Amino acid sequence: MGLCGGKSAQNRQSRDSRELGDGFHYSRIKPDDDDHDAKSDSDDHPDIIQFAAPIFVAKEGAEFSVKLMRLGSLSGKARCSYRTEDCSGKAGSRYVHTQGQVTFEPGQYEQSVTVEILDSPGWMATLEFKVVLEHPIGCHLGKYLSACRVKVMDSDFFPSSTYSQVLEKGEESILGMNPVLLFAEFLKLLLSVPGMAWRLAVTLLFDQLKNVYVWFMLVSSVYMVNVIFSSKDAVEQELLVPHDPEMTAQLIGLMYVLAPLLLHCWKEVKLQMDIRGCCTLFLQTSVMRKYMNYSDRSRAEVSHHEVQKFVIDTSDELAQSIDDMSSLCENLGKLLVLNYFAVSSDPGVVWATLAMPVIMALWALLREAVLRKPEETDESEKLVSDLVSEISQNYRLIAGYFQRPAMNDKFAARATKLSDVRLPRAAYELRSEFFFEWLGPLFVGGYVAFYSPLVLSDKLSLGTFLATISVFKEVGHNFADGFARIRRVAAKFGPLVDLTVFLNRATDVQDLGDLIESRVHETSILRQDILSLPASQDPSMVRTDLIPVRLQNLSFSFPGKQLLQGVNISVPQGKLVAVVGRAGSGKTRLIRALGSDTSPTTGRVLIPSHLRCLLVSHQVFLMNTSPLQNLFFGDPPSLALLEARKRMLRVLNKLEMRQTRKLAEQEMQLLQEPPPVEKQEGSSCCWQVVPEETQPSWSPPDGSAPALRIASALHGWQESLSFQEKAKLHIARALIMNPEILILEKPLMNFDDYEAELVVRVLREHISNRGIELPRETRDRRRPRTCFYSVERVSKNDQPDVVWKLQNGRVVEEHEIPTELPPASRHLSTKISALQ
Ligand SMILES: Nc1ncnc2c1ncn2[C@@H]1O[C@H](COP(=O)(O)OP(=O)(O)OP(=O)(O)O)[C@@H](O)[C@H]1O
Repeated sequence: MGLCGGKSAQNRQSRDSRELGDGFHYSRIKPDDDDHDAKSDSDDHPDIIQFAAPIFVAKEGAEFSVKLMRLGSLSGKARCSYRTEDCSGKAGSRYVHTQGQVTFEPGQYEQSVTVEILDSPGWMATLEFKVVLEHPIGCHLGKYLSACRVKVMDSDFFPSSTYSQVLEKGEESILGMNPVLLFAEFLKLLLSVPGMAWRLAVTLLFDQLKNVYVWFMLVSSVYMVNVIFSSKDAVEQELLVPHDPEMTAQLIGLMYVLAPLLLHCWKEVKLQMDIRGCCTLFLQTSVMRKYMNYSDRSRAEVSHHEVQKFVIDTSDELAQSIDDMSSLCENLGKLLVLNYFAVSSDPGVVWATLAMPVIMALWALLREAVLRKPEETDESEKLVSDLVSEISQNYRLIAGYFQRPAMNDKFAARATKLSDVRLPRAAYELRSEFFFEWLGPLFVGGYVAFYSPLVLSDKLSLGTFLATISVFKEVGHNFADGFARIRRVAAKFGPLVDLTVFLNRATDVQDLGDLIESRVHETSILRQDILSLPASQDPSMVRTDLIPVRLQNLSFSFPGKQLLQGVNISVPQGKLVAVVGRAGSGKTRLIRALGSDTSPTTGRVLIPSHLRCLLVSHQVFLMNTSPLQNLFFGDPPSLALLEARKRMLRVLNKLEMRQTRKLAEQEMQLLQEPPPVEKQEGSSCCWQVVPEETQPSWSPPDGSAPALRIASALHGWQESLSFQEKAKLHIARALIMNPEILILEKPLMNFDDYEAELVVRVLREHISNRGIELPRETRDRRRPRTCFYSVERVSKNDQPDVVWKLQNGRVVEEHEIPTELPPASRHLSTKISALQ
């Protein structure tokens, strides 16, 4: 465990306590702080223990230190326990489950817990787990940061790092790779999916049952002709039931019935093992996880259509590879069985068993020369699909501008092109496969013509003759089958290369990790300094809240254009900051940089690591779920809390969102309705099962009865909201989540004057009360709330605390707070300047 602060800080604190200046305000913490879980055993030490950031990023194969912080007076001991919890990353495969107790000595303000991150031999998407704090003693746990997520970066390439030198060079290099080698690595990766190796081993073994059955049918048919139906006495001894051909035939008949039954049982077991389903799930979740962590650039390079295709089609298609490989093994086994049978029954046909595979191999090689391979259909399919999504997304625009006929023509042209390339492709497939179908009859014909005399002259038994004909037919089918399977595997090479490109694109996890690390580090340095300042008489005051939000040497430049240059500016926490400037002055860039949504050309944004930042886009987004799930999108567990639901309704009132409130109330009522009473099955009377206590599930799972009831009752609810109400819902959702740093991109553009004024008033309350509709008397016990919003110009009713005006590539500060900083803040400013 790391240790920081400790005795020296405590001594400094007690030495300086009498020198406390009154030039600035501390936040106070009280045991009944409603913004934090009041779980303390002792009211004497109401400090807060929490993580130093909501998310951490760890590298695999090393120990990772998760940082904790203590806020408050730092007097006395404080401790709590911690434990790791599985999310997408599982203990034992991604990390080592860890739990224990963490203690802060008096004056100690930082601690850390160490978790071992396991090194995975193969590729994995970015997986994460949680670390949870609980059982506080002598302190409270932070409400939001009593749990943190740890994302684990995997350093391997997809599908494996064997060809890392090729894979790291990107798309072009991957496209030039030998797909067979790539496919082999991909199969190895699928085999590393937990539970896959044994499943495949069992499948390979039991799939051969079919070949055993083929062997049985061949042997039994020869046996029936040569032994059961033979008129020769000499073979009587070979009957299964001596001297009783009828009984022997019945036994054979029974075996004929039992064998397919056994095969069917195996198919049932195979179905339940669901190899394909496991692989599909692995690929689908990997694609989504990777995409969720994509960098902006990677996201811009991939269309929605491609992501959908990877999730729905490609994952399933590639997951079938394992099935294909086991089927090929089955084909190979069958070939061996058939050839062995043919040669062992009649060594004279050995030429045929050699000739058939040779002819097939020759055809497979010469096919390309004899048949002209037509154009692939993929590109034409993509053009059609892109146009379909464009038309459905922009239907209003197309219809409004009377462009439906033009779009129909465009679509018809692309669809015609697709059909033009599909026909030659189908003809090519048919001609390629015909040869293998035809191989069997060719050999059967030859065999019948040249080997019948041997049967007639009694040199070859009739049973063997007939069975060999079956063997030739079966071998022909088997080759056709095997060839079709090989082609199915080869058809996967293209999608596999595409998926390899997709899964090796850059993510922003490394950047996120660097950002968090630098913020945690800087917050730690500033805290070290600020905590050396005179402590307040009131031990519950929080000096960490004095750390400002800063832009350090921030620049944005594009080819031929310098948008912002060397911006150095800061603002104390707890302010309403308007970012103003003329069109194109860089407000959006600045706002997005504050929300870590874009990286500046130079410089950085420094926000204390423990503050949760939320960027609210100018574009209004509503999730295609229920009203309540939209409102609690930032904090779903709160939906189950009565107080949080009441607060949500008050927030809606404050924003005058009558229709949304009506919908939310309707949904709450539906959720609280008891489930329909079930009638006892098979009961003749009207006896009904009534659960003793029915607790509503506030987030019913997809497809569950309450979810379906809500979806049906509130169907089309989004259409019932006016545009301005939708835009307010977009903001209300953020206020319900209640982040410490709220960043809004042009929030007022969607509103008329009255509504815009209302929204600014609510934002102001969010700042002044440290959260909307939370008790005023506990205001000082919450962290300060800071809000940045961009706007063309500040109206006289807006009254932000600070205005950052963008002008000629610079940011000029205009504010109404005193320019003369209090002594503690002055001290911190000096320290900050030194850090720059
Ligand atoms: N990728 C880019 N390449 C070139 N120039 C860019 C790029 N991104 C932004 N810009 C420049 O930045 C300017 C816009 O910056 P930004 O969107 O931040 O300004 P804004 O103040 O929000 O403008 P508005 O109020 O008009 O939306 C554009 O005028 C454009 O010239």
